[in-house]
Amino acid sequence: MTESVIVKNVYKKYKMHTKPTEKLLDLILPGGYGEDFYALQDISFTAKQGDVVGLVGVNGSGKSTLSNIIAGVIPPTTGTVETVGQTSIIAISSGLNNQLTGRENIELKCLMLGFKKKEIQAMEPEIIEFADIGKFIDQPVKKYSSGMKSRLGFAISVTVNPDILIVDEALSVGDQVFAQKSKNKMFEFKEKGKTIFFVSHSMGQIKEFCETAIWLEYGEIKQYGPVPEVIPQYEKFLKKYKSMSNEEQKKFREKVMQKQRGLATI
Ligand SMILES: Nc1ncnc2c1ncn2[C@@H]1O[C@H](COP(=O)(O)OP(=O)(O)OP(=O)(O)O)[C@@H](O)[C@H]1O
Repeated sequence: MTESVIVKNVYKKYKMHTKPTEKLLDLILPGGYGEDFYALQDISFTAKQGDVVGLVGVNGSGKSTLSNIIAGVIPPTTGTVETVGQTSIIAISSGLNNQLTGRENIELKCLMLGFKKKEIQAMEPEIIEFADIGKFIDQPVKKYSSGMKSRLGFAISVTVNPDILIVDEALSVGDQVFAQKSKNKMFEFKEKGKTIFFVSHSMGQIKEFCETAIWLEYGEIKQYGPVPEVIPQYEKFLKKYKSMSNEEQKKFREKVMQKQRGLATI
């Protein structure tokens, strides 16, 4: 099958500010203050057309950062992301403008994806019906609950019929009815052979949807392979991680983060 997404040696560097003054000074002289910190380190993998890839990892391991980089919402610090023969990548719950209304966001997002005004007018009712947020569609997104944002993001994403879909925790917010509707849509996409990246903390959902999984551990790929190989290992780790005291979890995180600060060679 054709390669769909090729990620090569991707690093994402952020500044970690430990003092409020550092943050302020860094705004004046960007990059000059604070400690370098790697949210992603040397990420390389290939996904083929039709792959449904689960992204797993504990909080702060880099799942959203990687999703946003694949989606082109944020650039990598170094490294490349190539998408082969595809037209659009959508990441749910990213890219909504808080100042604009839901309806304006639909128009803006579709325009940015290259749709013509007439095409957008034709898609708009379907998006609004799927989102099902009533009169809120004409309210600024800043007034939305996280569930409403997710509904609108999901509705836009699936209606524009992308070749690559990135679903970041969309099923964890919102009610049962919407979650079921979203699930059905994702299965429909899967059946059509689209490439899907699915971020979730629910191993049940990962096992239900995905064939392959990427386990991120504080910015690095710990394991990438078939779900029946990766997820049991990750669950074993999670059990151990959850049984740690807060102090032990902190030490574990610090150990990995020391590596993130120190070992990157870019
Ligand atoms: N804009 C930013 N500036 C600085 N640090 C950031 C930024 N965005 C993310 N980070 C840091 O990068 C790391 C990875 O964050 P990310 O949101 O990708 O993790 P995640 O695996 O999606 O976490 P969660 O499961 O909690 O959603 C975290 O330590 C986070 O604090």
